[in-house]
Amino acid sequence: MFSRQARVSGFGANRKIATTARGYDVLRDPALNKGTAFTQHERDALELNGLLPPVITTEIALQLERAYAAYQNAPDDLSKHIYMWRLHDNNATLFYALLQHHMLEMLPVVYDPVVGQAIKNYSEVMTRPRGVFLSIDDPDSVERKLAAFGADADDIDLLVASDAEEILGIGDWGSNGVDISIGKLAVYTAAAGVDPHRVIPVILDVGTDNEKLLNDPLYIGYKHSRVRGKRYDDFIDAYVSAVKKLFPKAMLHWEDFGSTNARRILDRYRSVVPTFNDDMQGTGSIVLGALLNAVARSKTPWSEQRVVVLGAGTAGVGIADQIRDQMVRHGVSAEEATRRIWLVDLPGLLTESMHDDLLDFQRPYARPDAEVAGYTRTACETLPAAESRWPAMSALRDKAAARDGIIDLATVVRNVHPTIMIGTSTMPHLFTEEIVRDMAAHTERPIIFPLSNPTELHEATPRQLIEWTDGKVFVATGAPFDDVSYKNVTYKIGQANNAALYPGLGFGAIVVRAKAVSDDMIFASAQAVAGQATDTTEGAPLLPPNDKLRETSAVVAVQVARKAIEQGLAQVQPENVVEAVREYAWWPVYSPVEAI
Ligand SMILES: O=C([O-])CC(=O)C(=O)O
Ligand SMILES: [Mg+2]
Repeated sequence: MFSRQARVSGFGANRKIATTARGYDVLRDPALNKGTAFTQHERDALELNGLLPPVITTEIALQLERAYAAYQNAPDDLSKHIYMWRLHDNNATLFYALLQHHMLEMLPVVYDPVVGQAIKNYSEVMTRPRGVFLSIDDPDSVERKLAAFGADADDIDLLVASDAEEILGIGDWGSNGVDISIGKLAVYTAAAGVDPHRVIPVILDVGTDNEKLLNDPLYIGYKHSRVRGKRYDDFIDAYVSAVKKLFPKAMLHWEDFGSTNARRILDRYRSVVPTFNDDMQGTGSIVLGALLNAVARSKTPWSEQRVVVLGAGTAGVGIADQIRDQMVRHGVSAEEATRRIWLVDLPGLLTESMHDDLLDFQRPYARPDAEVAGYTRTACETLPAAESRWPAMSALRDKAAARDGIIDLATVVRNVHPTIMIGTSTMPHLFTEEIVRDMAAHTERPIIFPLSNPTELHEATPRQLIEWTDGKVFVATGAPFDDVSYKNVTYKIGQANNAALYPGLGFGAIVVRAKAVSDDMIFASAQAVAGQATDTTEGAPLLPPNDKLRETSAVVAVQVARKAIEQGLAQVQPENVVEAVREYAWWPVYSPVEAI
């Protein structure tokens, strides 16, 4: 976002900035600042002489070299993360140029997994506030606070909002979660070319149930337990209404909401505004993209796949829904497709006897009790309250613990013989050697995706899965993992992180000003991303590598935009969609700055 003293015109190579700011006001605006790259003419006009060292480096390459050296000097990942965001505070163009040049190395530092550490240590990390902080204790101010951002109706393409109840797999982090909205937006820019000056990160602070934060004098958020029910819904409503009024062209992205709210919010607004939930739909779609390739390579048709999903929350059920829809596309009835998916969470296999305690979106997958009557039940302990990431699921587990135990993952795998196993449990090591070997004994090419984030939460590592299945597994992960060498094959691990999908999905929708983000647009994004990883040699990744994110996202954006046009959802209908996507994309290059 530019200060109110600047005006931007044109796109790409024709982009120009005009400003009434002079001297330090220019250098202090990260959207305007070019450091030593200001030309002599600009220095004269903007009154910068004397405020910059005399050397003029119109080539960004030298600045990149300097910045990269400083990055490398930072002693650890969190320091590198902080360095990057300080750079962003100083010169946003250089920040994005550096990120783009070192995407594979820096994406995990700017975004997942290190963003998780930053959120946990927010009081150390916070440099200057970015984005808009909305709080439920002051609901009447929502519109005023969004307006304070200083943008006009046409200035904003996209808002990413989080209420931070389920940040990655690390739970409730209250207002510290603003960094996830910021990080997701940085990926939109680096991966797809969304203009970073046309977006707003938002934190919807509805309180937190994180005791540590509530007791921390340095916590920056609203010190109150999470507000739920009507007050919560009214607050979300106030947010959506204010965005519609102030920024009528903007798309709304929802990130890291709790399972009880995520789906309700999406269902409520999907036909009213262009919007999607990244953890349900973005994750569901990138996983489907990887599965399209894995299933094709496994040679077992979709109609014969049996799927176990560990973790029945927003992401897990979002993935299950997309797998069900894919089976239906392959001629399986919706009912039968649903029967081919088993959900396992803290109370073990979800069964119909749990009906009243399940969330509405979990219920269709609950297994009939007659079907599981012969399954062994395993004694389990009541969870310590501190581990209760999800009270409803924990309560069900406690009930089972008090009775005859749970039907655990090992038992499900032993009885069901899954061909696909997905982990969104947020608990590490749950795909044990015993379970994986048992699965591999009954299917030629097991497909196993441990997806829990950040890295340390993965249900198993790719190396373990490859060793335990003697190289037969098709694997994709949530966080980045190094290649694995095993018996003369190098396995490249596709990262089924929504970062490979949502930037293109959102950008495609923005370019054609889609009125809504339809299921077909989302499926088009999964197909597009799968189509970018067509190498079928042994060990080839199921998804395109992250150093190709910009190309992949462009293809995704084009396919999503085309689908929106085809479905009559596009409010702008460019004749040449490829050209339109290319033209609207922002690149980190300096634009001329004119003094007015
Ligand atoms: O941000 C990521 O890396 C993936 C994601 O949405 C999550 O784990 O919630
Ligand atoms: Mg997320």
